[in-house]
Amino acid sequence: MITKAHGKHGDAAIEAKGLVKRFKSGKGFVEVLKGVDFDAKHGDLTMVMGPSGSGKSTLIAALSGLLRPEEGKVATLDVPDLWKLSAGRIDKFRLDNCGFIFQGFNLFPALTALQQVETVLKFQGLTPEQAKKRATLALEEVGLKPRLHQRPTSLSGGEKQRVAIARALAKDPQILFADEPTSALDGENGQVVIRLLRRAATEHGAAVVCVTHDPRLEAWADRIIHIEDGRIIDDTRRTPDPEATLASSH
Ligand SMILES: Nc1ncnc2c1ncn2[C@@H]1O[C@H](COP(=O)(O)OP(=O)(O)OP(=O)(O)O)[C@@H](O)[C@H]1O
Repeated sequence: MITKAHGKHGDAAIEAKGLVKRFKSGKGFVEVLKGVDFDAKHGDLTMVMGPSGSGKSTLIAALSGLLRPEEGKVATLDVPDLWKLSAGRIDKFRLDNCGFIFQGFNLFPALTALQQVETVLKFQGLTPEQAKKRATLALEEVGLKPRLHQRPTSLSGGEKQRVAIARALAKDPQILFADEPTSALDGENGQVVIRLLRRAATEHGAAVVCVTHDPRLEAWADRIIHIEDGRIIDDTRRTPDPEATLASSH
């Protein structure tokens, strides 16, 4: 295994307290996170919803070690305070434990689907043979067996997003962060993507944290957190419907 054993379903994977993030604005500052407490559990698909500019992406960045908050603390997996680690240790934590899926796919234009996934695994310390085997399996799991040797220019938007998901899932991350993963996709491809995120939580025990504008995705969630103007205003637990369809779940 390249990753540690996953936490049990229901165990906390992230517990953040009092997160404050400010950005410079003119001569002053704008406070984008205003003392946010947040937690996410293994096995849960947690949706973070809210209007544009409410602080959703900033929250993900603060939780994942990408953007240092001015105040607050992030306890995650076996790390009591992520932001107390050195920059190198934070990067290593992310590499070992976190997967990321963003709207823009972030694929390397020159690499085939297989190479996109292999590269990350080799970077993590797998031998080329191990990386190839695991990357092939991950791409097969997202239905891309016939596309292993295609480059991004010859893949559709839905296929590109599936490569990005295979790349994130191949290392079996304990925490999976997704930021608007379906917004560039049509209903059918969006459904494939949300079902894969659901499976990462249910079958792999990952804590999946998904930022979205799309209320139709709520059907797959265990928990929905609403954020407005840098504050959590609602946190609701629900029973997901893994068989939901995007077209009929309005
Ligand atoms: N690097 C930065 N410098 C200055 N302001 C920033 C920076 N990053 C974000 N902001 C501001 O912080 C606020 C929150 O941004 P954030 O991207 O977290 O919102 P969001 O809820 O994810 O929005 P969207 O749904 O539109 O992606 C916005 O007003 C944004 O302009």
